[in-house]
Amino acid sequence: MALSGAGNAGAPLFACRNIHLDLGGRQILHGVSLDVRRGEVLGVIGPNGAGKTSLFEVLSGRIQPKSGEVLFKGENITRLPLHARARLGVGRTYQTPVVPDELTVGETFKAARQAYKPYLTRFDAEYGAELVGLRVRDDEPTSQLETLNRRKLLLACLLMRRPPLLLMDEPAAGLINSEVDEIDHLIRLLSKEMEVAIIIVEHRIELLETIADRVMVMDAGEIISQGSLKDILADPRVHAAYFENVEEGALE
Ligand SMILES: Nc1ncnc2c1ncn2[C@@H]1O[C@H](COP(=O)(O)OP(=O)(O)OP(=O)(O)O)[C@@H](O)[C@H]1O
Repeated sequence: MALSGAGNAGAPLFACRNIHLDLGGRQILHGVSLDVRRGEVLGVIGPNGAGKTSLFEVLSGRIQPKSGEVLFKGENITRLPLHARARLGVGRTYQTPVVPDELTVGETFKAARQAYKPYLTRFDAEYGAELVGLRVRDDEPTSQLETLNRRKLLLACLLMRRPPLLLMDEPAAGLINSEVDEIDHLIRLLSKEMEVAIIIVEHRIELLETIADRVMVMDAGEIISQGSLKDILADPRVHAAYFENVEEGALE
């Protein structure tokens, strides 16, 4: 485990350039560019419908953009599908933690270990479970797990392959405050001690305050502001976007 707090010097690990996306005949993303370095946490916020999830679909390879490039370690991976990007080390988590309901925890780990080659060992699964603090029996049906443990199980399955990049879509959705603290702690551990690069969509400003090195604000398919959380909260364009779209006070 590399112990380095300043892990984000140097070239970006992951980037996208000038992404345009159309869905259902509508322009959804207009020229979005971003980058993230090892050990860096980039927060993404924006009102409902801003295009955050659509951007994640493009970054993870579930959807092909109309134009623009996605780069990983300097290689153009724009045409690689989701599973090929996963093999390269692009990990993605979803807003809703959907676990395989018909499997037990142990069976889920086994399926994840053998999802693609090289197959991983039980030790890798134990490493993932230990990292996220998952403490449930192997024979427990995943359908019985609470939201936090579902999230931990899915994260453990991802992390056992030691991905250098995580795309996290609202990892604290559906959790109570003490549980959010656990996720917050885990994100800091992954980024600051293990140098994982993380792009995170998160509505909770208080969570971003503790974990994000930079924040990017989207509105109507574009980036309207980026910088430190303090800077973007002081940006009139950000206030305008929120107050036009959600009830007053949401940003506070
Ligand atoms: N398959 C689709 N076909 C047409 N329009 C779509 C499709 N998927 C998303 N959209 C539209 O794209 C826009 C961006 O949606 P997206 O879900 O990416 O926003 P978001 O910022 O993630 O919103 P939220 O915070 O509510 O999850 C919305 O106007 C949405 O209606």
